Amino acid sequence: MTGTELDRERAYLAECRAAMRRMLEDARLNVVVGEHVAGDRYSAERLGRHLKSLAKQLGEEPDGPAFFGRLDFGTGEHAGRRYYIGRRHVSAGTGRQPMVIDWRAPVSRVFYRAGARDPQGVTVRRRFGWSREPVALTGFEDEHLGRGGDPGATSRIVAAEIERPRVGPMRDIVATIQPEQDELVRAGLDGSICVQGAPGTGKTAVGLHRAAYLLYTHRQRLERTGVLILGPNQAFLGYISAVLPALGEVDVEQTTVERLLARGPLRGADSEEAAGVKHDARMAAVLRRALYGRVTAPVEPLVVPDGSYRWRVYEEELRDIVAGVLREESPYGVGRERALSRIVSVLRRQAEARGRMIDAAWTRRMGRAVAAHLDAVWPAAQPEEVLAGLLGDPEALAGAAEGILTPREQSAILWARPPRSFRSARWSAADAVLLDEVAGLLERPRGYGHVIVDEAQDLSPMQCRAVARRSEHGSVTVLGDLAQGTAPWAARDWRDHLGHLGKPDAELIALTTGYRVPAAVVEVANRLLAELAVDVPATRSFRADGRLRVRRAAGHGALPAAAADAVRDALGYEGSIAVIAADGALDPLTAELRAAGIEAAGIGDGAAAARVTAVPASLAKGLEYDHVVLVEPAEIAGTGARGLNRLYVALTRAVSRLDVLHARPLPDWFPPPA
Ligand SMILES: Nc1ncnc2c1ncn2[C@@H]1O[C@H](COP(=O)(O)OP(=O)(O)OP(=O)(O)O)[C@@H](O)[C@H]1O
Repeated sequence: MTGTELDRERAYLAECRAAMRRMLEDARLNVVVGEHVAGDRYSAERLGRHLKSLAKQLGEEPDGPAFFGRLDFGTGEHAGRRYYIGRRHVSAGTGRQPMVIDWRAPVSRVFYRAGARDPQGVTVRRRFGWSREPVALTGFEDEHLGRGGDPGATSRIVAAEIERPRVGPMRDIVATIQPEQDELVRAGLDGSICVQGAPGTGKTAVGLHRAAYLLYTHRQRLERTGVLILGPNQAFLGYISAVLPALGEVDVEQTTVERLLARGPLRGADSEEAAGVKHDARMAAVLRRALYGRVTAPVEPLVVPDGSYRWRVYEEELRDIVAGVLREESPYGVGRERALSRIVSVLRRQAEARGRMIDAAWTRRMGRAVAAHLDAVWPAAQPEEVLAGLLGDPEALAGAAEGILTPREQSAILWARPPRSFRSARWSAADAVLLDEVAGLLERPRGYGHVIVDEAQDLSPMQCRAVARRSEHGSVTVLGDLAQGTAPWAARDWRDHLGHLGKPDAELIALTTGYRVPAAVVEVANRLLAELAVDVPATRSFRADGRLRVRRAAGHGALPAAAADAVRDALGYEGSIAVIAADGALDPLTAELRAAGIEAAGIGDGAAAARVTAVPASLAKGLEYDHVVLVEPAEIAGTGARGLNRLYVALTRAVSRLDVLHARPLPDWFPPPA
């Protein structure tokens, strides 16, 4: 690499930074002007928010890595052009080619997809190397795609980025998105996709970058309808929370299914059996029957006195109206309103025929009279009252669940002691899902333009339906791994699961190249995968580096000391460290580590800043640490029906080094220690 060429790139960087400062000044000025000129309060707020967020992003970044790539085109539509690609568009002023092009722009696709076999008009693809603290341009690497190049070669800059030690929360991967990932990131908004991705293949990264891409490409549509990201728990959301803001996107809702459905405090608990029944898709039919079972055929005429008149609608006509509305299959609450307004229309026609003056007050009065009559035929309902009426009453449940749930299943979900009123019911997490189902039968919930569901394999069929209700008119990106399913109801087949998610025809794509877990660890994980009875392809590691070490402790009592030793050793390297153990074993283990002078933060308490984190196996999903000390695999494998899947998750969290410590014998599939 010539010094002069690097100097030239540094000079260009200086120009980019100056341009960014100009953009920043303009944005700041526009914030001031925007606050004065916008026509109404709503536009003023929107404009102000947009400009402020732009000013903030630019203000935080004028000295950041302005670009990570460069494309020199020799042929095709862009022949003779040179483009720099970065996280954000850098403008050179009106009417001039941008100094840096946003990674999401159409031409940037070539940066990710061009290869020696298909150069797409590119003669040279340049990747830039940056140091982080301080941020400085340290070098570059060229691929001469136009001359054929070496199709199998891996860029050193890409390899270094993928292998770098992990510290703190998740970071964006814009500079090194791989072609198979880029295809998913840029898939169209109108179709839904499902990514079956082995551990560390970048599913989460793909989902987050896809959100940023879709917002850039379909800004207007998605600003109106919204993008929602669903993750498995708060620890995971905390871990991924910085990625989208770093990509300039701050308006994406990121939450868990539990939070999305929350209607009030959850103070109840279910037996495993009861939760299993409540999360089963058949509950949807039970709830529908319970709710619509309230609608009865009118048996009395409606008679409404009106001054010297009496309007009358006979039961046959009322029955026809109710039956007609039921056939339309609109939500229950909408149906009631429709029946009401149709009956009022009948009254109006009678009144008009008699020359009665009709005004708004008359219509309201008739509406009240019809509503009172309708209460017996199509009663108003609320979710809590409907569900309590079912779980607290064996006869009502038997009526609604007849032929759907077995008597045993019915008794599993019946309340042993029903509360006095539905208002004092102690709802469980599974009840929240049922309440949402009833709420969805009453009224359609707010929908989103696009929903991204991470760790989707763990959603129950009823949770999937809750997501489906919110994406009925939008599309979804479903991310998951059947092998990492640890919930009792975890999916075993994507097609079934996609059916519950309301997108049975979503395109199913498998990712198999792992960018987290080193080859030595992937080999063990693949052996375990063969035991898991799921139909998913094995992982291939991108990384030849990394280390797997297996140590046998002299009995259970010796495990904490062995763990302390392993952590001390790990502290000698750069990066984050996790001690992962079975949930029940973690607290005593952490206490013993502390006694040995090693402080391990809990997963929720500001763990991002700590070097060592104690992670219960049940919460390890989606997270990664540079060095993992995995304590007693047999104990993790022994925790319930999905213990082996939980172990598979725990085994695949390490970026560079995995220490497996055991006192109990290792399972047969575990390779003997080297
Ligand atoms: N193209 C890439 N360039 C650099 N790093 C990458 C790339 N793809 C993935 N990674 C990194 O690999 C790690 C794993 O990615 P991610 O967590 O998205 O995988 P995942 O498929 O969701 O894993 P899991 O199923 O185990 O949760 C992350 O640190 C991510 O930043």
